[in-house]
Amino acid sequence: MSAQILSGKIFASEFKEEAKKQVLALKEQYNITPGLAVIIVGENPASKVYVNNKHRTCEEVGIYSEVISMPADTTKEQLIAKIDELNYRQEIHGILVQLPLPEAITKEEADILNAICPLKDVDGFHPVNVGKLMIGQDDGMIPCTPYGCLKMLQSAKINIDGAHAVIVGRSNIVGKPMGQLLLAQNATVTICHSHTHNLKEICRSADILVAAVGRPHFITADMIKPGATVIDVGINRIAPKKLVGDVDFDNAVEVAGAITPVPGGVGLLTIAMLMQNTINAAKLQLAK
Ligand SMILES: Nc1nc(=O)c2c([nH]1)NC[C@@H]1CN(c3ccc(C(=O)N[C@@H](CCC(=O)O)C(=O)O)cc3)C=[N+]21
Repeated sequence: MSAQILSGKIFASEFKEEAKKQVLALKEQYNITPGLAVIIVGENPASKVYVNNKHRTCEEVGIYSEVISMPADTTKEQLIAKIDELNYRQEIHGILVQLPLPEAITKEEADILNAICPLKDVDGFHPVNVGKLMIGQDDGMIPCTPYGCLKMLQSAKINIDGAHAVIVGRSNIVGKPMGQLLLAQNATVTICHSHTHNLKEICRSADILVAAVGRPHFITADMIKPGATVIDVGINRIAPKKLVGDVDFDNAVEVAGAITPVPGGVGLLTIAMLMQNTINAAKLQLAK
C-alpha cells in the first residue's frame, strides 16, 4: 500500500486562504495592512528565487511587501542601519533578512539577526522568540518551516499526542524549534544528528519522522516504520533543474503511512507561514 501524499500545495493554499481572511479583517477592523520587508544581500540565485516567491505570495494574500536589495559588499553596520530604519517604520510589521548572507559578513549573522526588533522578527530567529518558544509563551514568533510542518500535521489530523517524533537534524532554523513545537503538543521527541549511534533503529521507532539533514536521499525506506508519517524538510539541488529531499521518496512511499514530496512539500508551507507570521506580527504590534 502506498502512502498518503501530504501535498504542500494543498495545505499551503488552505493556510493562504486563512491568511487572506485575516488580512481583510485587519483592514476592516483597524484599517491596517500587514507589511513585510525582505532584505536580500548579494546575488545568490536561489535566494532571488525564494525572495520573488515570497513577494508574489504577499500579493496573493494582500500583504504589503517591500524587497530591499543590497550589494554583496554591504557591511554589517550598513545592514544594521537598514534594519533599524525598518524597525521604526510603522507600516512594516515583519522584517526578514534572507540567508545565507555573503561570506564577508557570515560571521556577523547573529549580531545582524539580533538587530531585528523581536516583534517584527517573522523568521522567529531572534533569541527572545527562541526563548519564548522554549518556555511555551505564545506571544512570540515561530520559525516558518517548523510552524508549517506542525500546522500541516494538525490539518491532516495526524496524531501527535503521545507519538514518538524523531527529528534528524539539530539546526536552529528547523530541528530544534520543530522539537519544541512537537514537545508542546505532547509528543515524545528525539533529536538525532551526525553523531547519533543506532540512527536507523531510532528512526524506525518513529511515528513521526522529520528529515532535516540537508543530504539527498539520506533517509532510506529501511529507516521508516511501516505506516509512519514522514516529513521531508530537505531541499537539495542535485542538477540545475532537479530538486530532491532528504528522503528516498520512491522507496519510502511504499512503507510510510503519509509522506511529503519534494518539491511541492514543506517549502510551500514555509512561505505560507511567513504570511501568517507577518499577520501575527501586525496583531502583536497593534496590541503594544
Ligand atoms: N531568513 C530566511 N528565511 C527563510 O525562510 C529562508 C531563508 N532565509 N533562506 C533560504 C530558506 C529556504 N526557503 C524556502 C522557501 C520556499 C521554498 C519553496 O517554495 N520551495 C518549492 C519550490 C522550490 C523550487 O522549485 O525551487 C518546493 O519545495 O516545492 C523553498 C525554500 C526559505 N528560506
